[in-house]
Amino acid sequence: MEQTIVAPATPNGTSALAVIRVSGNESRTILQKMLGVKNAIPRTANLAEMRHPESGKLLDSLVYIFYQSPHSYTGEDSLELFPHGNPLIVRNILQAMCSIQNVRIAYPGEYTKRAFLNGKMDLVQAESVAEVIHSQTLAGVENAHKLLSGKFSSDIHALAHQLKNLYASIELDVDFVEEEADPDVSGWKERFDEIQNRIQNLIAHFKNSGTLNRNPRVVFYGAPNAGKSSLLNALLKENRVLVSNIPGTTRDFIEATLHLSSGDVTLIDTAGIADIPQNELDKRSMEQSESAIESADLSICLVDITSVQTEESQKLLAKARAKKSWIIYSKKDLKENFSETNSADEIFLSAKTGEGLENFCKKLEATLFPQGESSDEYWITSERECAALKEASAGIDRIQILLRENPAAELIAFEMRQVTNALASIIGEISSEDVLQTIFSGFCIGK
Ligand SMILES: Nc1nc2c(c(=O)[nH]1)N(C=O)[C@@H](CNc1ccc(C(=O)N[C@@H](CCC(=O)O)C(=O)O)cc1)CN2
Ligand SMILES: Nc1nc2c(ncn2[C@@H]2O[C@H](COP(=O)(O)OP(=O)(O)OP(=O)(O)O)[C@@H](O)[C@H]2O)c(=O)[nH]1
Ligand SMILES: [Mg+2]
Repeated sequence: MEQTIVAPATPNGTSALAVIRVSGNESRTILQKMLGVKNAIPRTANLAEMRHPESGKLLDSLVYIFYQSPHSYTGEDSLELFPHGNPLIVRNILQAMCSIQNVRIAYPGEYTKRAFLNGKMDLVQAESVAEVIHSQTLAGVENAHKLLSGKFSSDIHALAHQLKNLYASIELDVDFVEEEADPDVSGWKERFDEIQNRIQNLIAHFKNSGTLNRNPRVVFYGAPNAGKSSLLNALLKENRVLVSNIPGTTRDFIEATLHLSSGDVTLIDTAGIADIPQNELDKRSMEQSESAIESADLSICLVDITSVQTEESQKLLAKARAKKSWIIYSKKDLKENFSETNSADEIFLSAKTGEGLENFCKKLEATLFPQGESSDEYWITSERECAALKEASAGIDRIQILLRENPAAELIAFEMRQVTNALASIIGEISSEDVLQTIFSGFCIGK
């Protein structure tokens, strides 16, 4: 960390402005030699001409901000430069700064790594920084913000604290009993159970970031000709898929993105499911439909309102209710006085007239992007953190066995240290250079 690091914080390309980050002791040298600034006021934006430290050649006229250690992202003296967004200018400035001794280009993730090493954030928060940047959905961003703000970290601290208290009271029990008799372990089991429950609860909140970062998937299924493709087109307001009155028009399943105000949804139109497939192709496309239904976050069964009473429709409806699918009665325009007395999850609409579409979208939105109580719940998305939780859980399991079979205080104490270490590794109180290398090398340059 003796070296000063420089890197672009914006992508390599033409833009209105670019951002360059500098962190380390030479930030002040750069201020003096390149910007001609002796006493920069920290955290204030100023305009200056930036010049090459040796030739004095103008590099750009730009805005800069100086951050004084320890009040910066990394905790070191730092500098942010906002030149014009020409990649040639950015490269020129970086090269010119690197001509100063002890200044070099940063490794990926090095700013955040320094922030971690300087105690500005723990390892969970450092990992969540990458998540904030790379999340592909608003739900993913929101979750990453929760992790960044330290919600998960403070749960880990609370657990570690609970374990420490338990350790202290076990030591006390053991001291008290001395050599006269075995300590009374009856009360310990429950306290370990409680810790185990909390760890298990955290493990249950693991979701790989792939699932959190893809749009919710909604699949339409139903009998051939039910109007699935027509509904997809009506929602997208374009003729995206082929529609016809020939049953079996859709063969492959088709995905399209529907933009709702709270987020995007992937709609999947499938081949109609008939009672008995007519041929091999039929059979294969129906199998595809079934697997699309299984992979969906929400499945919606369409039933042509004019054929509700048929045996085939009734079979499909029974299946839909068993699967907890939503049910849409389509082509409402063909049967105006249909009794709408079914369950709340049953919807009536017409792709032809557009009736019911707006309500349907509202319902989709409310279900897929629930608003309101911005809960404290979060998902853990790091495999590393999840593995450490499992390690802690396995340690508690071993303690429970000891309590049943051989409650020797020193054995229990040994296992408790393993659990404590596993928890400490999550937030990085214990970490190896290897682990840090793995984490931060996956970051962008400049982050
Ligand atoms: N210009 C700029 N925008 C940015 C960042 C940045 O580094 N620079 N960030 C980079 O991720 C994010 C904001 N996060 C930041 C976190 C800490 C500090 C910081 O200077 N912390 C000091 C002072 C805190 C204070 O005065 O409130 C500190 O923690 O001591 C800056 C940005 C997003 N936007
Ligand atoms: N009157 C009316 N006709 C509709 C409506 N929706 C679809 N149709 C007609 O129903 C027929 C079948 O529509 P599709 O959207 O192709 O049905 P599908 O469910 O995709 O059928 P497959 O792809 O064969 O499984 C077409 O002739 C559509 O014009 C509607 O809301 N009202
Ligand atoms: Mg179709």
